[in-house]
Amino acid sequence: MPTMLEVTDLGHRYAAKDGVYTAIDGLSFTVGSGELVCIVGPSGCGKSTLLRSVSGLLRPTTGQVRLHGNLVSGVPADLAVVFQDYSRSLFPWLSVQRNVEFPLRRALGRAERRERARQALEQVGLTGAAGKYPWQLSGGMQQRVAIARALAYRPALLLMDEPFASVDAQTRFELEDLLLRVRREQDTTVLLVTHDIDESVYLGDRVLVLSKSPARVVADLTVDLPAERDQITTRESERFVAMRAEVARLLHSPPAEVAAPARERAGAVVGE
Ligand SMILES: Nc1ncnc2c1ncn2[C@@H]1O[C@H](COP(=O)(O)OP(=O)(O)OP(=O)(O)O)[C@@H](O)[C@H]1O
Repeated sequence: MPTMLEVTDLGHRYAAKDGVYTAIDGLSFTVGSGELVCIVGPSGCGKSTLLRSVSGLLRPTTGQVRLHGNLVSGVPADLAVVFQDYSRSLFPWLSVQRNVEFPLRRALGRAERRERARQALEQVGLTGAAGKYPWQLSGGMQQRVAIARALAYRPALLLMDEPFASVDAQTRFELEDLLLRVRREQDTTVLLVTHDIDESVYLGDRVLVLSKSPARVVADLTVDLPAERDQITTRESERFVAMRAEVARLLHSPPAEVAAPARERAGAVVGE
């Protein structure tokens, strides 16, 4: 499988009141074309910093990000992001149809834009809502619109930052299955950040477990579950239960040799 995304030795430091705060440090991993990779990590460990660096919104202090081999230095044209907060990501003054068409306004003519949006809304089961406004929809439906907008754009890489964290449990399950279905239909490459261990195992082809801040990769696990997943039978399966326990263990007590940066383990003074 060709490599889509290559993150090498990525680090980011923020200016803080008392000097400098290292949010992520020495992060390296790759995502293959067509893979769905989930990232889990403790709260505040730097997951959003990582996604912002991958999307070109934030320039990392060290290391590099490559998409199809090209160095990411600004927001790449073939990338889309779905955030947790759907209420702030949709334009309230535009209809659902217009919201989905919006990112295509420069690339495509009107008829093609309409058709793309129509297909994407159909994929997420919102055909009947095209003429409505976001505020007329439930939270789960609004997040479906945000997903449809990303799909209509047909990005090479879809980044998702806790996309289902703000919806109720039933809707969350439906949206998880929707994501699995459409990524198969479109062969989309997805990098998804979640707080939820079960979700990471249910959705992922791989799960990257991060340490607490400064985030490093504690483990890169292949999810050896059948590609066809089901909210009840998959979650009940022995393999699923074993994998979620492994992720939980790695999150709560990461192996000492990866939990701290090499220079700290060597006893060097970190001057930041
Ligand atoms: N602009 C900023 N300036 C200074 N510090 C920041 C800035 N943005 C984030 N941080 C700090 O960097 C660390 C990592 O933040 P980040 O939002 O990337 O973590 P996260 O894992 O996404 O958090 P959460 O799990 O709460 O969503 C946090 O301690 C945060 O306070």
